[in-house]
Amino acid sequence: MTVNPFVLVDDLAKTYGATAVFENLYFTIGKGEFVCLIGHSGCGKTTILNALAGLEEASDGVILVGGREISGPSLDRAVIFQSHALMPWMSVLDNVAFAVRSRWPDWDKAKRRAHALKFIELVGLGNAADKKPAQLSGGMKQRVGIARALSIEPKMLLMDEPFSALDALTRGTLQDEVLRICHQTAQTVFMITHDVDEAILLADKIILMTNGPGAVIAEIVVNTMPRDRNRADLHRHPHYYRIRNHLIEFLVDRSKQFDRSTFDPRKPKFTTPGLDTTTEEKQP
Ligand SMILES: Nc1ncnc2c1ncn2[C@@H]1O[C@H](COP(=O)(O)OP(=O)(O)OP(=O)(O)O)[C@@H](O)[C@H]1O
Repeated sequence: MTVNPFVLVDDLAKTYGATAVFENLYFTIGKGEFVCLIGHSGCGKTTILNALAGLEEASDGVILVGGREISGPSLDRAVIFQSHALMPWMSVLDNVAFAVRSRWPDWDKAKRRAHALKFIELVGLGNAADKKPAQLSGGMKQRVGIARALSIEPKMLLMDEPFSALDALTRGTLQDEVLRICHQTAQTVFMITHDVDEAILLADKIILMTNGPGAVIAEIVVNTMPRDRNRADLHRHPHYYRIRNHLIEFLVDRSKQFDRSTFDPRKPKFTTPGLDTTTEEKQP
């Protein structure tokens, strides 16, 4: 567990009637840490993200962010969804400036727009600031969503499969940008993904959920790849295939056949498959 974690999830559970979607979740996120959550469909990933965002109440447990219990949505926690939810009648600049106004209502228009433009440029959309969402590609819209989320300078960024609707090329470019921006700004991030390569590229820690109902955290994989990663030569690092194989084996086998007899949810099992040289021979 992280010492003095920024986010502390303690015994979180969600039930519908008699059925627990997930239960006994304990995990932490340190300040500036990038955490990915992986698990099969229906194990409750979006529900967990919504609980962290304050958009949904858990049935049990508490979530502390910065030492305070979450009691609803907050501008301190920005969410980026799969779909962009931009206001179609507003330009890129106005969409972002609108969010800036909600954060700093006292700022005058010029200050709001200058601040918004800084983040639009950060995601490489400086030339499209005056365009309307209908004039943008899917990747560009998602960039606006990222600029909007970052522009309010949240203490934490929550992302629910933000790149899953994009083509592979655009997804790769945006992953690189998110990696660069999050490192530059030491952003604390919680992200759901189905893509193991995306998780290895971006995450410091990867939380693995077993299948629902009654999903639990099976283990937390520590990403031992150096932090200055880049997509092009990720696979050349000796830890890469060890981590990748470990994650895929989990999704294929271990997520279904999880042994709860020795399982202590209060002490999540941390693993470092990147350092495990016995998996070497499994490299393709
Ligand atoms: N209102 C509801 N009543 C009953 N069950 C619900 C309700 N809302 C969600 N669920 C169930 O909760 C479970 C978790 O849903 P959630 O969307 O969090 O899963 P997920 O892991 O994010 O799935 P996916 O990867 O498909 O997005 C699902 O099995 C879903 O059927």
